[in-house]
Amino acid sequence: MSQSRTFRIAPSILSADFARLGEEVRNVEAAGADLIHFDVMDNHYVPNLTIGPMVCQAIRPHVQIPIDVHLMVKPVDRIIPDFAKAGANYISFHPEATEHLDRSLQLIRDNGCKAGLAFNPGTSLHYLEHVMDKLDLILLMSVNPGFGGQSFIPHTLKKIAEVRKLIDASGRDILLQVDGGVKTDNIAEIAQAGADTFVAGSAIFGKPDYAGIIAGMRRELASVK
Ligand SMILES: O=C(CO)[C@@H](O)[C@H](O)COP(=O)(O)O
Ligand SMILES: [Fe+2]
Repeated sequence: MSQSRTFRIAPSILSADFARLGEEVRNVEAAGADLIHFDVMDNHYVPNLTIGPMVCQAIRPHVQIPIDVHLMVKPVDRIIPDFAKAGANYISFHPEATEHLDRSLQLIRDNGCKAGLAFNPGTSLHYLEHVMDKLDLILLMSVNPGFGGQSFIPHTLKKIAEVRKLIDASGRDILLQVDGGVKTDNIAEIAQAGADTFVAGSAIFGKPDYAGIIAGMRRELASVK
């Protein structure tokens, strides 16, 4: 495993206090977050309903760091330009949610954003086969999508290692993001398997000391070879 990997921490605002969202994202940036993870759910692709481009646009002026939009919606194409206009930097979607994988990835890039593909715990990695050259991020879900606060599914570690090999073989600069059940006490193991970008919602938001938690995660990551 490369020792020069840059680790990124992406707090998921799904667990933030929505009544104080501007303050929450400012606080988490000040606490050392690298990305704001923005979970979009449509009550169709997943059984929950959250936030859309208007909320992305509303928080954009509150932070300097990139906004990483995780689309859990079906279909995806119509909403991609709206998020790009709203200030998203990364946009990821699930392959099952589009009829035309390559077209949707290209649409994200044509709208000036970095493109990501998101895999549920039970989704095959075969979708990667012909699109690696259009990817900036691969998101591996370590819980089934729809809710924060679930437990990390251990089988994901094997999948992370497989994707790490594919990314290294591609020679491309693709982030390997893990999303779901990431905590201070398992982040090192997840990094050891090959992840470099860590989404954490309930481990950070709602806790009294965001900076302390992010610093604790970075201490754990510092031990990873
Ligand atoms: O996309 C999702 C859930 O579908 C995630 O981004 C969760 O919001 C992560 O929450 P925790 O598991 O860290 O509480
Ligand atoms: Fe997410």
